[in-house]
Amino acid sequence: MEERYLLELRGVSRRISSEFYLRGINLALRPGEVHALVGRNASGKSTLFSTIMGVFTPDSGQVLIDGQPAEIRNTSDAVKNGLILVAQHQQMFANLPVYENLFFGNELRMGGKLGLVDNRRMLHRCEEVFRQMNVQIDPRAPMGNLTDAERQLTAIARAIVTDGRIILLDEPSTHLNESEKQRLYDAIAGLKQEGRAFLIISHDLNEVLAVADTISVMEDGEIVRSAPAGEFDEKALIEAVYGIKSENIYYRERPEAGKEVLRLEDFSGPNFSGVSLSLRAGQVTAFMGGAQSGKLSVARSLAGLCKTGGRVYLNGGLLEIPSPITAVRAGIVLASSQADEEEIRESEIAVNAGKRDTSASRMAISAKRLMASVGKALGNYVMLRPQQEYITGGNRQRELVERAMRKQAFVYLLCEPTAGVDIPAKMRLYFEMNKLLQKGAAVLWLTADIDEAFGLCDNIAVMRDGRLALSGSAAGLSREAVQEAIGAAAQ
Ligand SMILES: Nc1ncnc2c1ncn2[C@@H]1O[C@H](COP(=O)(O)OP(=O)(O)OP(=O)(O)O)[C@@H](O)[C@H]1O
Repeated sequence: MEERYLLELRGVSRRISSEFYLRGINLALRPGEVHALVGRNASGKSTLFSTIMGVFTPDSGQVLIDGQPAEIRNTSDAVKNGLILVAQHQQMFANLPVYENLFFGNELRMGGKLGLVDNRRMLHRCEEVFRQMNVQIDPRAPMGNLTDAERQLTAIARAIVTDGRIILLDEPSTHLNESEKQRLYDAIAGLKQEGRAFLIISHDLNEVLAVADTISVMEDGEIVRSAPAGEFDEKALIEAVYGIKSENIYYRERPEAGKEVLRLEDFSGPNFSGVSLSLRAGQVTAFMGGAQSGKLSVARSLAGLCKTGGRVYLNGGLLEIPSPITAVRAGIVLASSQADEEEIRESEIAVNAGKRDTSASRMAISAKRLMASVGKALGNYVMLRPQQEYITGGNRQRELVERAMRKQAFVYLLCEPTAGVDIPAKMRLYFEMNKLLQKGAAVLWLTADIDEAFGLCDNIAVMRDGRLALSGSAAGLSREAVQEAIGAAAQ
């Protein structure tokens, strides 16, 4: 009997630019299967997703849905065929309740298409889908109150209410900690049982091994190897994808710790208090914690982006950080998000232009950020248009961190530097970071990756519920202790 595939690509090719082509892609997805796409940055994973979703139509080859040739010329054709893309950092409306976000653009109505929005039915359906996924999220809560993991689960629930049978997940667990990832994997496992299938792009090879039934390796627009996940272990996968021996990934020189560069005493700010921590020259500290643990707030506060209390000493001297410009001038650099980067740059420009860094100018910046995020959220619902200037997901993150690392500073606060970044690019970032340490800088490295924390970092500090829950040298801490401290944060 012929095997039944939900989705099949036969020899799909597409010219994306003068330099990049998708070439002869063959891929088949069965009901209940999870198929992972792995490969270096810019190997073509996202373009393959865009091609499946009808953003790029194939120049040659065939796409079949349920064994029948399908014409998918745009995203609404894709949705009609049961295909749904859950993008990385899916934008949602923070002020709207979860259930309204779930149905945004596809509202259930009383009567025909033009009838009144049926909130009760939407609420009911939302509860039903969450139950089915075995997740406990309050459908009436404002979206903005959700953790990253809950947002990701809601994005998947949105795919289900839109009747997605083939769900494409782009880096689904970036920024999630171990227990949050587990919730996501459990939800995927439940949905597999119902016969839904997943295509997943991930740079996290442990994740790929945990969830995938089949793994395809992409290289320069082609699938160069496709095999059942059981044929790989982590080492083999790293070698197959990157041609790198896995034991070399975290190699770095480890000089003696130098003098104390940064000292926090009873440091407090939005969502955190009583944080006392010391960073030494030549050392990198992994800064970990679940969603809402306060770790990002600590870093942003040190960069002058929030109001703070307590004491900060830089190279032995007491430091007030009322604004981003004071942090920059003192030698504290932050790499977190493009919005933060812009706010810091605007603070510098305002001061350089002779304006005082007043709260009014900061409010103007906040209003601009708000408009930008509304624009982005709206943009996402008409999304998936090919962009003029295209930078791949992983490269954008890496460039942000690299820009920060090129600045002269005593302290570097680097948030999730390697999220969505492939292993060779990670190794380059580790190499650049090591150069900063050799120059005597201290680095706070925010990460959700426990292998990276233990492999790369000298010290590990964990935030929980706005407090420092654990801190010590990586050599003196156990994985279990760190995981337990983080896990408690995710409760
Ligand atoms: N709209 C576009 N216009 C021009 N070039 C594009 C476009 N979209 C993608 N590309 C190019 O196609 C190549 C593959 O990019 P793609 O985003 O698919 O890689 P990826 O494997 O998903 O990377 P990453 O892991 O960094 O997210 C890159 O060289 C990229 O610059």
